[in-house]
Amino acid sequence: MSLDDACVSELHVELVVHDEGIEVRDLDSHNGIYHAGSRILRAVVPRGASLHLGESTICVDVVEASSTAPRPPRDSFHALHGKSEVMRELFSHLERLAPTELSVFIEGPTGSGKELIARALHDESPRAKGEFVVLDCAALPPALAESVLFGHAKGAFTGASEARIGVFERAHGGTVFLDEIGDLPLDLQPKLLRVLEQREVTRVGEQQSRPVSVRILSATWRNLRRMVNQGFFRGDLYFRLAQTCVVLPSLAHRRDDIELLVSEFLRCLPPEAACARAISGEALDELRARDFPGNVRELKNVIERAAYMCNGALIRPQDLAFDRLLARAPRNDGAETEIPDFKEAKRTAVDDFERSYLQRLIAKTNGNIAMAAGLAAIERHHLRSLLKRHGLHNPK
Ligand SMILES: Nc1ncnc2c1ncn2[C@@H]1O[C@H](COP(=O)(O)OP(=O)(O)OP(=O)(O)O)[C@@H](O)[C@H]1O
Repeated sequence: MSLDDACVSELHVELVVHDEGIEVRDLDSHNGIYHAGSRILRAVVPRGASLHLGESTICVDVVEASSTAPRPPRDSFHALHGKSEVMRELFSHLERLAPTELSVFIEGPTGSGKELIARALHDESPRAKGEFVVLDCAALPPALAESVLFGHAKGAFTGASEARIGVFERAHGGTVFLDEIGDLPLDLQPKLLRVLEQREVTRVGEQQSRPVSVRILSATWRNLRRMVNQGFFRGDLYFRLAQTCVVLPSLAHRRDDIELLVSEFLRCLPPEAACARAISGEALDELRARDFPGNVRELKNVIERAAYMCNGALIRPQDLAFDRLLARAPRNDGAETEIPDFKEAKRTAVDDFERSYLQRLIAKTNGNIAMAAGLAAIERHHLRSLLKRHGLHNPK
């Protein structure tokens, strides 16, 4: 606290709170401290006491620590928004978790915000100045997986013309987010466990290990506990990764978030873009009735598409049906039909085709990606990214 009083020294008094009252210490001030008519150098005064310093009088008291008062619920945590009870609880949980070093395992269906949580935990942690490195374990090329994780020495294998660091060394001082951890090959699991326990990595082709300081966050849409029971995932690694768990429900289980999410998505559209900035109550009702298998990602796509494609500044229910426009029977009642922009209409038709093809493919193969990729004659990683784009990569 500073006083605008020429008779008060630069560092005049020190106050320390005790159970019995407030201890007042004179810091060798020029004009001294007076209480109840007497000069004091060091004394304990009761709460609410008046002190005279120079020409000023101050009242010293203790404000109860605000941490004891319940905090108002928050509707956001970094880029995450939500006002449903479950999300508000999650946000205050994340607030407590962020500054710790605990490994956090994030469970939730596709598009529900797992990566956003990981990024927010990193940004709110003391490691925020370090790197946030994302590793998609489902996209690891089998032959190079170990080198991607731990790095390799020059000449460690054919094609290793240069030494390379892996994700752990890259994230030294920061955070590694292991996405789709359920897809980590079994043979790599003990090696990962060793890194997490010993906090050091050994590059492929080297003997000596290097210390690394990283916080580990991981996520999957799979049921990892079931995978542990079935022997597809090591129990010891699971417990090391899941020092604490965060569970994200699907959007269908937190419909109270939809309105807030929609207004956030509209608010974040580029300011110079000519598009809708608001949504009608009826359109919102229609959204609240939908299932959204692709969760928040799907809602975001729907809103962005409707905002750009609708005529006017307000999204109405008919604008949400745009993706079904081409599939409708042609109207013959003479009413004027709107002709969408050719490129956009073509993209929508391709989207519709892809989605229905993938749905049939996944139903036919019972969600088996390898079999589905074989049947469709496309690469597995391509199929995975198509499924992800359509919010279908969690078919069970
Ligand atoms: N609570 C939220 N608030 C705002 N945007 C969100 C929220 N949850 C998700 N999103 C948005 O939805 C999209 C998908 O989020 P994210 O990538 O974090 O999901 P995910 O669960 O990691 O998906 P996947 O399992 O498919 O990798 C992103 O565009 C993200 O910004």
